[in-house]
Amino acid sequence: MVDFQALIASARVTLLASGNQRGIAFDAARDIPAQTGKVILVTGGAGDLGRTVATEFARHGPARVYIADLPREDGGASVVAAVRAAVGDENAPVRYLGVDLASFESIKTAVREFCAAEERLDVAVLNAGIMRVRPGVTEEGYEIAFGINYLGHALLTRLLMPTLLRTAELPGADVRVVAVSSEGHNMAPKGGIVFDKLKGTFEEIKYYQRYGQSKVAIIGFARELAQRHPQIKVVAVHPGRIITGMAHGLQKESLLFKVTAPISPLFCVSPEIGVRNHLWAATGADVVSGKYYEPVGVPDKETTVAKDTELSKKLWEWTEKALEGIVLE
Ligand SMILES: NC(=O)c1ccc[n+]([C@@H]2O[C@H](COP(=O)([O-])OP(=O)(O)OC[C@H]3O[C@@H](n4cnc5c(N)ncnc54)[C@H](O)[C@@H]3O)[C@@H](O)[C@H]2O)c1
Repeated sequence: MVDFQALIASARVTLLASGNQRGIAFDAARDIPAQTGKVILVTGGAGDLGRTVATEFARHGPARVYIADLPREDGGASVVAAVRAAVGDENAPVRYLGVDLASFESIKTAVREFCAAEERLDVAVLNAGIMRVRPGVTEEGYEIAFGINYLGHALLTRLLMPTLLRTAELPGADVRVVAVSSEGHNMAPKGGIVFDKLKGTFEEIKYYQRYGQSKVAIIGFARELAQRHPQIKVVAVHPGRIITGMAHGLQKESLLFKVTAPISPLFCVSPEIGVRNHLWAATGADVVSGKYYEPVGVPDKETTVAKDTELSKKLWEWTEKALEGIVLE
């Protein structure tokens, strides 16, 4: 029997993944200012977009770029080597930081490791994400997409906040937090965030709705964080539509995706173009804190649910309670 709902969902995800964002003027080589002395951290930095962001930053002379992604057997050496090769400098200042955003303990361990090595953090790109995954929960029992895409990032940011704020006091500082959302936030369930279902698998809704919920949350988080910390810039972005690890996962399972895969490169952009939003938000002069940008440079394109300040306030309060008492001892 044909599952029409799943078919329509696949079609929608395929379309989302096959649009384009041509015309974005930001050119990484030309427009990223020198990052001399800066420390940059990119979550999901081993993935297609995160690795490209790390590479572009590493080309602009920072003190260090941290690739924060799932712990690996080789300690991330192969990812670091790949970024250095792409930069064309075998000594490019790139490090791997193993972190599982689905585990509070892992996040604490990673932040301890980071803080033991670094005095400052200039840019945090909250880019890690999952989309088409089977229903599941994080170590603490939160719905897996919400837990990784949003809550893990909220805890990571909270634990890094003293370092970000200290950095903001340094002469010439320009501290940024870039929260990677998605136009897919409009696939969230009614109301945007279903607070009484954030624990547990929430399998009564589809994977794309759970993904949408997590991306509504990250937009609201950016707005609330920006209001509380005017000394740093916090923005949410949609990167555009790019065939990446996420899309490959779909290709394996979806008939529709298999059929459209051969032509989707005609409509998608490369990771190099896809990360322009990330890089512009992280370094551009005309970025307004608290906004969601889709596409680059055009704020306020979010849907009604993402603009909902009551919802983001409620999310902030919920998050404060969920993360209460979690400190770096
Ligand atoms: N590709 C697109 O078209 C598109 C569109 C809109 C938004 N995005 C967003 O862009 C971001 C980057 O995605 P991508 O397209 O590069 O996909 P990707 O799958 O290539 O990269 C995602 C990365 O996140 C990491 N990750 C997953 N679970 C993790 C965990 N528990 N802890 C730490 N890291 C974890 C993965 O290991 C991977 O390296 C995501 O937030 C995604 O939602 C992508």
